[in-house]
Amino acid sequence: MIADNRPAPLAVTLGDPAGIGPEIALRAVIAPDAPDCVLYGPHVVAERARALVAPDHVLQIVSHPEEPALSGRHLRLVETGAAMVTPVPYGAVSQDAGQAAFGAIRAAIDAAMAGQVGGIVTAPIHKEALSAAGVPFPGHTEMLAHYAGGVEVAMMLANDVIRTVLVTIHVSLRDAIGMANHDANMRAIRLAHQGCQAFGIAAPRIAVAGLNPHAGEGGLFGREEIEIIAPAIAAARAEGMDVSGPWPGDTVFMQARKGQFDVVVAQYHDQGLIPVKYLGLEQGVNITLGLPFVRTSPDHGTAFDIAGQGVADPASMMLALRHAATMAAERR
Ligand SMILES: NC(=O)C1=CN([C@@H]2O[C@H](COP(=O)(O)OP(=O)(O)OC[C@H]3O[C@@H](n4cnc5c(N)ncnc54)[C@H](O)[C@@H]3O)[C@@H](O)[C@H]2O)C=CC1
Ligand SMILES: NCC(=O)COP(=O)(O)O
Repeated sequence: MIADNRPAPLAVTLGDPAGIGPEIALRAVIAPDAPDCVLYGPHVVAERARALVAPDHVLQIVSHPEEPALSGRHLRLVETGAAMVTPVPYGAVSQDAGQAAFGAIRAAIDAAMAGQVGGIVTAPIHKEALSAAGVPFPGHTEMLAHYAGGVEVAMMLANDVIRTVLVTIHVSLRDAIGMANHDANMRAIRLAHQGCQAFGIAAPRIAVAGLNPHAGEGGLFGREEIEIIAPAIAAARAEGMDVSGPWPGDTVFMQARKGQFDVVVAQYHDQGLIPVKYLGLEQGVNITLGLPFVRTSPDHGTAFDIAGQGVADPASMMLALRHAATMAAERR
């Protein structure tokens, strides 16, 4: 809550300026049913997006996210990239774009930690641009965990049909195999449990996917299921959670889709994200579990191939706003 009893607005970061982030962010915040939002990013980038997708609106630079909008046509913006005097070109990786994306996220995290915003909704960033800017995190999730005080987090992707929580995130497949250890499985299972409870599922049915084909086929195709994943499942059950598996990764999402499970814990990025994205990018939302504040994001990336054309679908960004507003209201 802020001074006059309004709920704190959501901080909406513009993402990589060379991608579709700024345009979908503006389209989402001007939608009639959008919650109260404040944009975070470089003014020149927001202005280019405004001209493209919201020509009837006006940007209002605010020094504080709690400053009210001057009218329904005003879009509040916290300037976080004054060093950018002209917007970077669309569709190209650049250090400047990575720096601008990072500056907006950093400022939004500070505002969330200070309770000035009710949560953060992030438009997509390009991970190569972030790296070119020397930012030592592969994505938002790792960055958020660090600046929120080194808390344990997990990535959840959700649509109306399935939810998945990842054991490992932005690492090579080779590294993921080693990193999907007992502790990482326990963290993902516990956060999946808490995350589903936050959605109102009192006793979530958690399925844990195996790592190997057919969940190892009794050890014929790998022993991770026997030596790592099954013991983690047993430990989680001993903590009172309704956890089963390891289930074969190629069929567990089909069972979840039929309603047998509330969430699937996936061992690596593509195992979990392909099924969600395959059902349609416009239906999915990315939620960071474990943070002291709400953070959501669309389930897609920067889409450099269509950036600046005004054709990007804002549906997932709009869902991310709605989820964030609901989750923030539940935390108040
Ligand atoms: N939350 C985030 O910040 C995310 C960032 N990324 C990053 O985005 C960059 C590009 O990733 P890609 O693998 O190319 O995936 P992408 O999601 O950017 O694009 C994949 C395909 O989907 C289309 N697409 C994506 N969003 C769309 C939308 N809203 N409307 C219409 N079409 C859309 C694109 O045009 C492209 O053909 C990478 O650096 C990746 O790491 C990817 C996912 C999430
Ligand atoms: N594939 C999901 C993704 O890349 C989003 O990651 P993050 O930036 O939300 O950590």
